Amino acid sequence: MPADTAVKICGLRKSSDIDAAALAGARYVGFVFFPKSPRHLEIPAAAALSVAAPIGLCKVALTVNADNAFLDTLVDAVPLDMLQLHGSESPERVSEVKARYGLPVMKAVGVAERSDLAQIDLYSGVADQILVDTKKPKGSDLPGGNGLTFDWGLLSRRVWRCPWMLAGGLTPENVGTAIKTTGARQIDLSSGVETSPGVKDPALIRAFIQAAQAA
Ligand SMILES: O=C(O)c1ccccc1NCC(=O)[C@H](O)[C@H](O)COP(=O)(O)O
Repeated sequence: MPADTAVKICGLRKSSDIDAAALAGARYVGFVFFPKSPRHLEIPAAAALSVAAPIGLCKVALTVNADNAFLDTLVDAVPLDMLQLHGSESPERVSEVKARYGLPVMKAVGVAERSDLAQIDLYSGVADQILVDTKKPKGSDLPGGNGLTFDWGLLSRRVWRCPWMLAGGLTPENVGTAIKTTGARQIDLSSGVETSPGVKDPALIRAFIQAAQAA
């Protein structure tokens, strides 16, 4: 991985895990606000984590089809650097959120097959960046964080019109191939550094970032 490639560790719930991520070289940390998720945080807990996070780390709040009332409360209470919209928010809604909160917005796009790539173009130029993730599988309660990969070959030789991150089932074992296949310079993951759903492992975080740097 080139030195300027960024890693986002998502779904952090403990201050010690945030410190481990920062020490290992993560550029972003993600807080999940989705009650069905094992990584869900209440706003006061996220505020405490965010205030204690090392300076320079980009703190990302992940929401799913959140309304303005929730986002108003969230942005007032938690020091944040970016919003991640991980539901079916329209391009108009992405623009509205950007304008209302004055924070960069990352829009997640789920990919399972080639036809899904049109969604990337739809949000390019509207969102500040795109998170290209595995599409929510049928039967899952979670729009993300399922630990499943998609066909990375769909992204090879793609011409990008805005910054983007690759996500979906990345692990210390497969991240090198993922980077080589897609050319990703930003990487996001959650399950691949967990010992059980929602429980991050500092050793796995270090192993992941080392593996990515060796790619
Ligand atoms: O992680 C969750 O529990 C989650 C819940 C609801 C919406 C999105 C969620 N995660 C989004 C992320 O940014 C994950 O890091 C991304 O989907 C990759 O997850 P994984 O495949 O587990 O590495």
